[in-house]
Amino acid sequence: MKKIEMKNPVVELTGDEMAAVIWTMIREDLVKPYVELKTETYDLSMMNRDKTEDAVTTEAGWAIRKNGVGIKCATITVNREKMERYGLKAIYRSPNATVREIIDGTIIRRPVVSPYVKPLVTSWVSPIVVARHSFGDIYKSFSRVVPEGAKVSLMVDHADGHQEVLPFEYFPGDGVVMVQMNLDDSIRRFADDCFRYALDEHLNLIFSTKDTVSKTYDARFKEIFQELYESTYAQDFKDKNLTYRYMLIDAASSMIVRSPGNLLWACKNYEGDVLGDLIASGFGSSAMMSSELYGMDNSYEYEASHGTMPDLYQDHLSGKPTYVNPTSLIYAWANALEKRGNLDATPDLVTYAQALKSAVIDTVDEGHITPDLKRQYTRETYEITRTEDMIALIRQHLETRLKKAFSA
Ligand SMILES: NC(=O)C1=CN([C@@H]2O[C@H](COP(=O)(O)OP(=O)(O)OC[C@H]3O[C@@H](n4cnc5c(N)ncnc54)[C@H](OP(=O)(O)O)[C@@H]3O)[C@@H](O)[C@H]2O)C=CC1
Ligand SMILES: O=C(O)CCC(=O)C(=O)O
Ligand SMILES: [Mn+2]
Repeated sequence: MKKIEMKNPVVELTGDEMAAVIWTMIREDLVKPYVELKTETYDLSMMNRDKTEDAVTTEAGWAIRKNGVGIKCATITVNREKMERYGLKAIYRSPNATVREIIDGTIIRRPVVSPYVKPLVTSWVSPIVVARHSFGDIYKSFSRVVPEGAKVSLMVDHADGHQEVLPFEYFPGDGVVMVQMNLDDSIRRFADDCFRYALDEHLNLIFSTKDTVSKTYDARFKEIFQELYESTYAQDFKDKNLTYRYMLIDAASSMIVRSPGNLLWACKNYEGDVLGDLIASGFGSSAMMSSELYGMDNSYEYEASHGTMPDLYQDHLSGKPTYVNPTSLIYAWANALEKRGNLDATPDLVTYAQALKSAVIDTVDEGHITPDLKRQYTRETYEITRTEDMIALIRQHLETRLKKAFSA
């Protein structure tokens, strides 16, 4: 088969540990044999972030925003322990926070379903998709340790020159303080993305925070969602027989576990991170979820919803067999190439990307699975399959699908 041409590159952000190993396998074994792959690559491995004092992360974020389509491998987020162990120059910011702040927008985390993978939560018969705001909150925060006896205030320096000092708290003992932020425009774009996605995908929408406790911060999100709903989307929801509801996040969590699904659950940045993983596992595995970021200036970033899998990486380094479910990482590649194909009007690339996603499901459906799916897998016979064998089997299914698609 002649390789599929790409008109424009995708921006590729490489990463760390086991995710980086699988990333390379996908690129070399599942993409390059079939696609004349064009990428603009940024090395976001922890050591290169350190070497460039994190400049590479900012460059990569802007490259995605300019080019339009990016794919990101999972990366280690540095903490104090990592900094000390690897002798890094700083405790760098989360690279995801940096890239997402540049792109802004909404992360859609959607379970990848197979008819043979039964959700752990038995009531879930239709999808539950998590929409996560990709800007701000604790990802754009400032915190510091406060010693006993200190008083903390927040000073606002207004544009007209006047200053406001807002007394916050006296510390009767040693402690810690954090300030976080968000922007109305970003919240409004997030709300707008959520309403449009729910309408396009025919899902009921729930937005959840805790405005009863966070009476200004979370309440701001609630108000912006409500204003936009009433001014722009209420009639569309009615016409499509869909609902929008604000719910306190604890009540929403409890309701969603008992619901049949068919929901878009919109959450702030941190809650969306946590609850996205919960929903992924409830449907099958943290690896059975796609993650798409709809950003500013029509830019899109695709990634896995899970991290770098350090435990599995240790197995890999010590020569033990590994059992990585590659679904989320493959979906990142496939969704990015599909988007590139749609933007560039290259339908063959779209066909290839869709075949790649189907090939993953074909492999699971025929009984080749990784241990994360074992408990929920419903076929009587199945084979626990190593990482390399999963990739090889997916490749066989991909070839079958491509032959069919391109000989027709
Ligand atoms: N987008 C990104 O760049 C992200 C980066 N991170 C970073 O990744 C690093 C590791 O984070 P950690 O909390 O361990 O989270 P991980 O998602 O990397 O791994 C947690 C556990 O989930 C299971 N798991 C995750 N993915 C798979 C898969 N594809 N196949 C099979 N099992 C899987 C494994 O469980 P088991 O051990 O039981 O097999 C694994 O140990 C940290 O540095 C963190 O900051 C984390 C999240 C996102
Ligand atoms: O940015 C990070 O450190 C983690 C990101 C993450 O967990 C996610 O995107 O799901
Ligand atoms: Mn996460």
